[in-house]
Amino acid sequence: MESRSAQQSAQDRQLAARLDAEGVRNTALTWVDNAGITRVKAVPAHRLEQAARRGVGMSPVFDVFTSDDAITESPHIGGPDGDLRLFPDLDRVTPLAAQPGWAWAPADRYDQLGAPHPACQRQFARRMTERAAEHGLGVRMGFETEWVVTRVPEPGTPAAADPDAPLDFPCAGPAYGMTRVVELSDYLRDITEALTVQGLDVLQLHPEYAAGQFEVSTAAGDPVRAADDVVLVRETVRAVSARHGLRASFAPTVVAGLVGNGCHLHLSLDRDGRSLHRDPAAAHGLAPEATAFLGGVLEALPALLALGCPSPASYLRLQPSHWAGVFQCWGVENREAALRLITGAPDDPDGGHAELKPFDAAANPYLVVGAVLAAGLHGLAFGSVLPEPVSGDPGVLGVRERGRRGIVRLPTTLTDSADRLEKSAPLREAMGEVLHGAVLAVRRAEAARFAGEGDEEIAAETRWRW
Ligand SMILES: NC(=O)CC[C@H](N)C(=O)O
Repeated sequence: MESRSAQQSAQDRQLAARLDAEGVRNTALTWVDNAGITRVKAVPAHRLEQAARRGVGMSPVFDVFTSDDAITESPHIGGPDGDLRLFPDLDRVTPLAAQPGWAWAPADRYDQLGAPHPACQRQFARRMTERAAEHGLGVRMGFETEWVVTRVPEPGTPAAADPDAPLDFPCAGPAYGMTRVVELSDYLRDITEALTVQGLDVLQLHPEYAAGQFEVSTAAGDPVRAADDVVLVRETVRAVSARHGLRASFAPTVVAGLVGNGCHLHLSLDRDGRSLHRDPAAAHGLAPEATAFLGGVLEALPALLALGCPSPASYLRLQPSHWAGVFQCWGVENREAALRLITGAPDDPDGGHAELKPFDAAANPYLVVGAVLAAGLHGLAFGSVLPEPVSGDPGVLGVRERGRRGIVRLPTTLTDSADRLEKSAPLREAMGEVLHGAVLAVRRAEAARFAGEGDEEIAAETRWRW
């Protein structure tokens, strides 16, 4: 961490004074752990400048926390010793519309001497973004957020005391149906308003397939910004829900056997500001560089699942014919392919991009964007290619036909994807031993924790973690 210059400190003081004048009493400094939990330390307004200069203490042991707050250990991290400093990114300080008196800032983690913490996920995402820029590659990313909203049971009622009580949805009506929008119009308006005043550009909002399920997407940006944004979106939806007596679940599987919550990643590539999805000489407009990058991502998908689908509950969601993209293939506008190429109208500058469908919101989004960049850059360096695109739902083809077409199912368990991550030399190199080892330790612990449990139990236990 470079120490703050006198000029920066003066700016920090001005910012703190401005926030104070706006009524902000606390700023939540968040970072996301390897189990996908957003952890926080908050500082009052008058400590914000000090936090920007010296950071705020937090133990490195959180790198090996699991999603149920148990602690495991990795070759490099574990035990009660040591301290790290959380440094808020003051460029992203945002007063929170649904939490009056609060602001939010994403944090980077450094050691006490000011050296970057090797397992800091946000700095990993930034390093990979810079690596892409060194290759002259611009990358824009954006996440979709899906959630299921339920009513919070009245205190003192039998439902409040019963963790197995059926979920109480505040809206009825068909998937994608206007009925749900009419019933929850105040709630949905408040979500759009809160996100918008917080500076997020809402692209669209709609009811999704499952009961009580909605989706919101925000504009793409720099990969680190995309990861910050999805954290802010999620916590904003959670806060607006609470103000309406509702509770939001972003868990991959809210009810076992039903359609789950994804957190799809959209990405587009450019060189010197020129889209690599609009090459007039190339099939589907995909310039050779974009083909190699996306080929690298597709090849790495089994290992990437250990980052983007990090819970045993993730694998309950990953079912064929559920629009979750469970086959390692790509297709043009194919919602059953793990990698969906979106071509759009030829004159639409935002039209050309790609979507990775398997990922969910239990994932640490910084790990996801960093690892996707690493895989794509590896593909670029080694001249990866994309196989033939797939049209139609591979899930309805017989095993033999899929085999004939070379369509492979992505890992179906966390142990399988963790094994692939363990063996992935490019991801190990990009993440570094400390981060790679900590992620694997958490994955192994999560898999062991749920070994032998039934689908319903896994869904019920993890439902309110994300
Ligand atoms: N609109 C969609 O693509 C639905 C996605 C689906 N809910 C998922 O789990 O990924």
